[in-house]
Amino acid sequence: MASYPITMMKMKLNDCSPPSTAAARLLPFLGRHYIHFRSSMGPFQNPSFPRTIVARSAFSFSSVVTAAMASEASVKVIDGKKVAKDIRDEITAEISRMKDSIGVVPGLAVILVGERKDSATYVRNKKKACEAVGIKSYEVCLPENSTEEEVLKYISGFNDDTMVHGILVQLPLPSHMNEQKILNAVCIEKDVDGFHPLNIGRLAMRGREPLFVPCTPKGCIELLHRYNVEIKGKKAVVIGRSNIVGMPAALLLQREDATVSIVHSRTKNPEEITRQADIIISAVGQPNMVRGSWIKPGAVIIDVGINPVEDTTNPRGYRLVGDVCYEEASKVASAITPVPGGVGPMTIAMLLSNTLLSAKRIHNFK
Ligand SMILES: Nc1nc(=O)c2c([nH]1)NC[C@@H]1CN(c3ccc(C(=O)N[C@@H](CCC(=O)O)C(=O)O)cc3)C=[N+]21
Repeated sequence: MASYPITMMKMKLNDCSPPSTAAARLLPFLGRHYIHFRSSMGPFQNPSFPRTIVARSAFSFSSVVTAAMASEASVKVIDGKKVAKDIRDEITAEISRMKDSIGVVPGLAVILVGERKDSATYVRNKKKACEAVGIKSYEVCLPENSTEEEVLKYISGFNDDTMVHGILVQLPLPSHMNEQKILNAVCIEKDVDGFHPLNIGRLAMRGREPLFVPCTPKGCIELLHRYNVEIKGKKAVVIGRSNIVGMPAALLLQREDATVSIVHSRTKNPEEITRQADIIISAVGQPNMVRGSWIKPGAVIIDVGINPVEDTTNPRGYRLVGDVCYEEASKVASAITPVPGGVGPMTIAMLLSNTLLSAKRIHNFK
C-alpha cells in the first residue's frame, strides 16, 4: 500500500477528525483540543459506565507522521462475518448429527421486554440465525409496563421446559425492573448468555470452569484464535469494564495467559496505557474514541463498539462505527476488526454455539 503524503492525510479529514466527524456533530461541547464524548445510546453500554469521558483530540502532527509511516505495512482485516459464517456451518453440521443420532433439537428461548427498536432488531436477527442452523427458537415479547413477576414467571416456565436448552433475557430491561433479580432466576444450566453470577464467578477463578462464557467476549477470543494471534505472555488492554463485555473479556484474556490491564472512565492516562498493548479490546460505546495515537504499531485491535452516528447519505439516516477510529487505527495496527462485520456477527454465532453446547451437555451427547 502506498503511503499517504502527509499533506493529503491532513487534508482528507477522516471520520475521526474533530471538526468533521459525524459523531462529533451529534455531540455538544465540542472543544478545539478536547472532545467531550457523551454517552450515546449503544445497547452494549454499561449503565454504570460514566456519563462523560474526556478524550484528548489526537489529531496532532506527530500522530499524523507516525500514521503515515506505518501505512507502509498493510493492516489485516479480521473478518468476523466470515468467521461467524464458518462457525454457523460447523454448528449446523453438529446439530444435524445430534438430531440424527438422538432425535434432539436444541431450543433457545428469548425474552424481550419493551419496544426498543434496536432490541427488536437483535431479537429478530437471533431468531433468523437460530432457524438457519436448526435451533428451535421460542420468543416471548412483553410490553414495557410488564411486571418483574411476569418476566420471572416466563423464566421459570423455560427453566422447567425440556425443549429449551438456553434462555436469553434481552438487555437492557426497562428501568423499573431489577436486572440482577431477573438474571439470577435463569437456571445456570441454561444461562447461554453466561450472565449468571455463578458463571461469572467461576470464570474469575483459576481451576474452575464456567458452564457458559458470555457470547461477545467469547467471540473476541475466538477471532484471535482463528487468526492465530498469540495471546499467551502478551500485554492486553481492555477498554471498558461492563459486566457483559469488558470485565469478562479481561478475565478470558487472563485465562489465556495475557497480562491484562483495564482502562476505564476514571483511568488517569488511558492513551498511554493503551499504547502499551499488543492486543486491545475496546468495549465502551463511544464512537471513534480510540485514536491512532493510542495504538502501538503492530497491535491487534478487537473493536466491540457498535455506535450509530448520524449519516444523511445513508438511507437509514445513520451508520455504525466502532469505538476505534478505523481509518487511523488501520495505519498503525497489524490487524483490526471492522464495524459492522467484526464482533457483532460473532456474538450471535457464540450464542448459537452456547445453545448447542447446552443441549449436548443436558443430553450427554458427545
Ligand atoms: N441478553 C443479551 N445478550 C446479548 O448478546 C445482547 C443483548 N442482551 N442486548 C443487546 C446486545 C447487542 N447484541 C448484538 C448482537 C449482534 C450484532 C450484530 O450482528 N451487528 C452487526 C450489524 C448489524 C446492522 O447493520 O445493524 C455487525 O456488527 O456486523 C450487534 C449487537 C447482542 N446483545
